[in-house]
Amino acid sequence: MGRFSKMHGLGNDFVVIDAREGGVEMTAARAQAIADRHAGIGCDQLILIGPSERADVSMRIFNSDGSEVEACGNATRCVPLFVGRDVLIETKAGLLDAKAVDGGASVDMGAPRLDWDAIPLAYAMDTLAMPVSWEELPAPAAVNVGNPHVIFFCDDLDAVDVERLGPLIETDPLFPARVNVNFAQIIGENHIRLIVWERGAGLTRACGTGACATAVAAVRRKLVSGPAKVSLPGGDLVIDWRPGGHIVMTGPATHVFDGEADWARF
Ligand SMILES: N[C@@H](CCC[C@H](N)C(=O)O)C(=O)O
Repeated sequence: MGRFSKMHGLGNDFVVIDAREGGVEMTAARAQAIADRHAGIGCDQLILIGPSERADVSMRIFNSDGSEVEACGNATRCVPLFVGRDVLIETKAGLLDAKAVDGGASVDMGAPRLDWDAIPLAYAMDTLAMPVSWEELPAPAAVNVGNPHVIFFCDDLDAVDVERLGPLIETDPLFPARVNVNFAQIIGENHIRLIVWERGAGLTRACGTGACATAVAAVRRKLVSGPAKVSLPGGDLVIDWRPGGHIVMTGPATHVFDGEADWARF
């Protein structure tokens, strides 16, 4: 039997497994089975906390479709709560410094990557005003914050058919690694409303890296000027980024319950 914790960041939910002293061997099929909301435990992402030679712990991230990915902002905020202290975390996206704050955590998410081949895109183009679009959507921006994001700044988010356009754009050949699709609207001074269709997980209540990527694109387009409040269906994050600097993400992290499972059954 193996122990796990159910946690979430703004309703983006995780099964977190402590693999610091060995434990479960994770495969795409096993991650998908555990994440299944009907036949498994259920989560948007499966998180494996392991040992690290470069940091306090390592973190591996699996989407609910079983794909292993580089970054997850909401899960990163859960790690100090899971480990019981501030931590330096080794991820595929680099080393992330996560500090507990009242009710959550503040994380240095590193510097965004903005070159077309770092997103990655299939061919060279300006990532701030991409000369492409889908149906009625405006020309998007692209930002890599460890994982790939495309961001559409819309006049009226309620008029966007997120569940139809999200998967269409996620799997467009323009994005060779697929992409997380962010639909944003500026709703006040330094205030962004955001809905995210996540690569490999679909519509979630919040996406931390999506909030980071969207705030970066908004600063680059001069739509915000300073720390931005990003309001997602599950709640709010504060994202602070200045050109040339690191992204700092601050927001809640919640521990829901602990459980035990026989990983061999998955
Ligand atoms: N929910 C996450 C992002 C998880 C990974 C993403 N779906 C991807 O495939 O890159 C977050 O809070 O950032």
